Amino acid sequence: MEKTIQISGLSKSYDGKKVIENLSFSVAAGEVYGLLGANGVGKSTTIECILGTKKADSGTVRILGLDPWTERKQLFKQVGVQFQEANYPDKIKVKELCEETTCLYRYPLAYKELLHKFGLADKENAFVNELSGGQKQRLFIVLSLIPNPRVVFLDELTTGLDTKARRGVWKSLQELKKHGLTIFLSSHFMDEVEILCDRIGILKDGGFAFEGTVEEAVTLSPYEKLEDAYLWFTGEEEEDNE
Ligand SMILES: Nc1ncnc2c1ncn2[C@@H]1O[C@H](COP(=O)(O)OP(=O)(O)OP(=O)(O)O)[C@@H](O)[C@H]1O
Repeated sequence: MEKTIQISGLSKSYDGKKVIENLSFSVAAGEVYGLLGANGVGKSTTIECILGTKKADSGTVRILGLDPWTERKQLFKQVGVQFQEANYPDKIKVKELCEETTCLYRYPLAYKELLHKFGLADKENAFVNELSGGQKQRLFIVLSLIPNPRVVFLDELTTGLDTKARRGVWKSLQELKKHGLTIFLSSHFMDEVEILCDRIGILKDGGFAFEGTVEEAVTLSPYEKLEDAYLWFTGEEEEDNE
């Protein structure tokens, strides 16, 4: 199967302290891959090193066969990224930000349709900085999808969203997946992971404590639920039992 994302030997330290070490994995076309792990384990760092917004100490990254450092312009026409806090002008409306983003791409998706899909149809004329946290989060997902990307990176996909909004986001992403979108996400929510992810990687101490399908994670653990299996792989359930 065609590999959309290929990572080999990725390492990153901050001030001499290793965060990720010699990480290798790949994501196939049309797959949803979930990067999991405790706070501060290095999920965002890994995503940023993959995207080239942070420089890895070593390793190679290919997205759609392209190097995010040297072939950035060509690559980012086909890649969507959900930013946690995007940089946008102070007094800009939702529709203006969507229009500005649309102008940057050759084959953009209709932003009005995306706003509707993500429950923001009535916010077109609202100022971005007046949106609630959850509405902003959904707007950032919309912005990441406007390029009509082949692959999208979603860091902490539904953090801050209410129950209905989370379900809406899952449904929309499942539809996009059916149309072949490759999705790389990080999440702290195991219900979300079970619903969306074909494969997961659980980070611990700079490497993978587990990589494979959700079913494999559960089977390899002494537990029946993904959340318990996850805590077992990260070693966090032992602390709770002490
Ligand atoms: N620019 C930086 N300089 C120094 N240390 C950093 C920097 N960015 C992140 N770190 C440290 O690297 C580690 C990994 O951070 P990272 O944000 O990648 O974790 P994460 O898994 O995404 O966490 P969370 O689940 O809380 O979002 C943390 O210990 C963090 O303090």
